[in-house]
Amino acid sequence: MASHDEYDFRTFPAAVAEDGTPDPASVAWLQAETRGFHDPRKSDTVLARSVQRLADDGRRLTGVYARTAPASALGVDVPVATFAWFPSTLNTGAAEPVDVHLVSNVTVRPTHRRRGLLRSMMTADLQQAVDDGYALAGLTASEATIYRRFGFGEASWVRHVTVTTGSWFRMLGEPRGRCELIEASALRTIGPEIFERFHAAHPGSIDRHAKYWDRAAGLSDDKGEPDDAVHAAVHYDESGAIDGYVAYKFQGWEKEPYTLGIVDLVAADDEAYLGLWEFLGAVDLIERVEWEFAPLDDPLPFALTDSRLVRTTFVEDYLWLRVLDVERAFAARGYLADGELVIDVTDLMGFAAGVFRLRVADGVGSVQRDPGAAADVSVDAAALGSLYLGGVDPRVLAAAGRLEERSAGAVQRLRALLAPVAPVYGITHF
Ligand SMILES: CC(=O)SCCNC(=O)CCNC(=O)[C@H](O)C(C)(C)COP(=O)(O)OP(=O)(O)OC[C@H]1O[C@@H](n2cnc3c(N)ncnc32)[C@H](O)[C@@H]1OP(=O)(O)O
Repeated sequence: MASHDEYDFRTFPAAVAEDGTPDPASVAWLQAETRGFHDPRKSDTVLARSVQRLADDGRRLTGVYARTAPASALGVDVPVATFAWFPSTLNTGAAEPVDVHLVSNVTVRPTHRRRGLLRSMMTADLQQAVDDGYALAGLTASEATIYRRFGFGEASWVRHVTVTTGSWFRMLGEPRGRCELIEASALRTIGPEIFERFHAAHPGSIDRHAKYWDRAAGLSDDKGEPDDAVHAAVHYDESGAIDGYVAYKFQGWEKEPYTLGIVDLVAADDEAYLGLWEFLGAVDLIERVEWEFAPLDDPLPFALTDSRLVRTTFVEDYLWLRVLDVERAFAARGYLADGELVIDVTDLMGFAAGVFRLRVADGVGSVQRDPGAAADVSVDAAALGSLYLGGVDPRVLAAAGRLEERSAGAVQRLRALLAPVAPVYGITHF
């Protein structure tokens, strides 16, 4: 790693003054982050709104500042690297969601890349997460090649789907309840309550942060501008209570087949999910619906007379997890089966390294360090992150050479022990 004498590392909270003026350091940081992801420059209004959202999330921003800058180059007040973390919760299949340290907004300026700036920021940040008492860290990744070296493993996936609708679209049964159109702006108040029920039902779900409700409500698109094209419908259960919503956009008469793109779909339960699809399948003039956040274990094809109407165009890794404290993380997880197993974890960063005995009795997990024990399986920290939620079959990791079976039958036993209490699925990108 190159020397970092030429840089200052500063961490500070995203902040907005009482009169609504965004903190200049937060603005400069956000401009650098925007450039890092090749996005267009933001207007002053959008910058102010975006900093407000970072502050609402409680994001702590790290900027790396070059001590000198040559004439005409970006000034020393604009960071050459950005990094943020914020607190959230993760459904682990236990009765209560678990606190998780989320990493986001990671960029390094092309002229300062591959000097170890990301490594320095990540090392300091994960140590801080441990010091703050987090057992788990998570992120969503721009590239699958970056984060395994820091002990993060792919833990859940989503599917990009296209669904043929119109006269072809028929369900085998009739979902209960009904749908109605609403003004999309109402989702700002309706959305969070429905999401809370989704979050409680799905292992792998990350709680949602500030930007989501503005986006579903059409108040702010990816660039932070109002989006008048967003429309919305809700699903009512048989008692008349709202238990799901979909926000969607027509993609224009130029695109054939005529298509609705789902901006956000959140269902509190399976009836609401199928009810919303029944609505989407019957929108006149529309022949196709596209969605980039469908579950891997999707009931929709099984609910249709023609399951082939649902086509998967891409399977995308969604949540990457990093176990920081093996004992606490695995004690805070939900289990379906009792059993016992010894896991040897190697971790170049040290946080999760050791030999651990995992015991599940009456559905409750407990973990102790057991350095003298013979391990049943061995994994590295990234593979442990992949195994944690139960969304990855240990047999698949073993076949890939990422998990070593040290005692006969241990992989099957691990599979039974870590089976998730429900399909692993999340719909929060961050
Ligand atoms: C959670 C998120 O925010 S995901 C978004 C990540 N950001 C982006 O994709 C924006 C564009 N990319 C970038 O800004 C930068 O290239 C970054 C942030 C990915 C990497 O920053 P750098 O400072 O160059 O990384 P750094 O020099 O610390 O490299 C650390 C290690 O990661 C490796 N690495 C860094 N970037 C990549 C990459 N894109 N693909 C594969 N390996 C990578 C390095 O080779 C190095 O490996 P080693 O230490 O094991 O030998």
